[in-house]
Amino acid sequence: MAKIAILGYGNLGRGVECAVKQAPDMELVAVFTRRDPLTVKIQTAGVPVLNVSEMEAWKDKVDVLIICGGSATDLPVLTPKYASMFNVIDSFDTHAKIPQHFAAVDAAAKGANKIAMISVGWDPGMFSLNRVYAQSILPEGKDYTFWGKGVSQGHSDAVRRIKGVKNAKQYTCPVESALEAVRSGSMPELTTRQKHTRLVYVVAEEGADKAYIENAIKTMPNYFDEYDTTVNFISEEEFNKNHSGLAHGGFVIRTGKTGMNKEHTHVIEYSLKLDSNPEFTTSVLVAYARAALRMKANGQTGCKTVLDVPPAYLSTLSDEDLRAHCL
Ligand SMILES: NC(=O)C1=CN([C@@H]2O[C@H](COP(=O)(O)OP(=O)(O)OC[C@H]3O[C@@H](n4cnc5c(N)ncnc54)[C@H](OP(=O)(O)O)[C@@H]3O)[C@@H](O)[C@H]2O)C=CC1
Ligand SMILES: N[C@@H](C[C@H]1CC(C(=O)O)=NO1)C(=O)O
Repeated sequence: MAKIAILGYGNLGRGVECAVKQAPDMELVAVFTRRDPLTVKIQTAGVPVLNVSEMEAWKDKVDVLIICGGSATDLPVLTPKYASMFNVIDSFDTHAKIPQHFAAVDAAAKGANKIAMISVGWDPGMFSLNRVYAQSILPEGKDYTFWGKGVSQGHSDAVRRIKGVKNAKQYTCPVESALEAVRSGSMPELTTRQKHTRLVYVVAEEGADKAYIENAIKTMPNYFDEYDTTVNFISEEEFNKNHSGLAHGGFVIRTGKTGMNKEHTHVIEYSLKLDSNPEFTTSVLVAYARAALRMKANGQTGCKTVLDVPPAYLSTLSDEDLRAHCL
């Protein structure tokens, strides 16, 4: 059984508990938190909850550490740090900063003869794979990524980090006219702003500067500054009543042409409809944790992404069964 540990107990941390429980070849051995462990209640009996100060003592007792912090401020620090002690995997999703995150994690993992995997989930992750498949198969074409309407955990986490924010949820909303244009096959040119709007619900701390919070959201680079964003301040009661869900989804669609005169048009579409963004994301993380261990057993170290992973490594099935049942 592969020994899995969680670092960071939020939505993703809770999701990893569920996903490991569903994995016949894995067991959860520890949950690490930066908080006081006595304040962190997990769902799995018999698994220790420990402060990060105790992690060094566990580095030879864990096969893969799944790092569940936020991308805005946690993962840039946590993943390189712990890649020097453990085989690690994270869901880092600040797309513009993935190259620099990869470089930092790669240096740490290689220095410690460990394997690391970053940006694992659905976007980046499954959507990344499908963009590469579609672009490679239909080189003459155009692809589009749409999300929602649903809760972006990355954007919600980024808002929660703003001074004066007690809680927040961000809904990503696709622009219907853009969707219609894409589905018509007309391959429209669309700016970031023309494809999605963003809707944020914030519970502010008592006495917080709401104008400061709204401006900090709307001008936030890599998250909101390229979008038309609406910010609503609501009570904690209304937030808990109307905004406790974490559903999301989206699709990658590519239209491309083939034939000597480009006479034929093809459409590739990969679609996700998610009741729980974190539970789906952590199901991806756990499958890729399995692959990371196989790649490490084959002598691979350093940082990888989903683009580097043979699909068969994700599965619990043997190569023979995969050939017999999945080809
Ligand atoms: N690639 C992809 O497709 C996806 C990526 N993601 C990424 O996952 C990241 C994490 O998302 P999510 O799990 O929703 O973030 P959360 O805000 O739920 O958790 C982030 C961290 O905050 C700390 N935390 C959680 N709850 C509390 C609390 N009540 N009080 C104080 N600290 C708390 C935890 O660390 P600690 O226990 O150490 O305090 C936790 O690891 C996102 O930022 C996003 O970038 C998410 C979905 C998809
Ligand atoms: N990384 C995203 C997963 C998808 C959702 C999304 C968005 O709504 O902007 N972008 O990518 C998340 O944190 O939920």
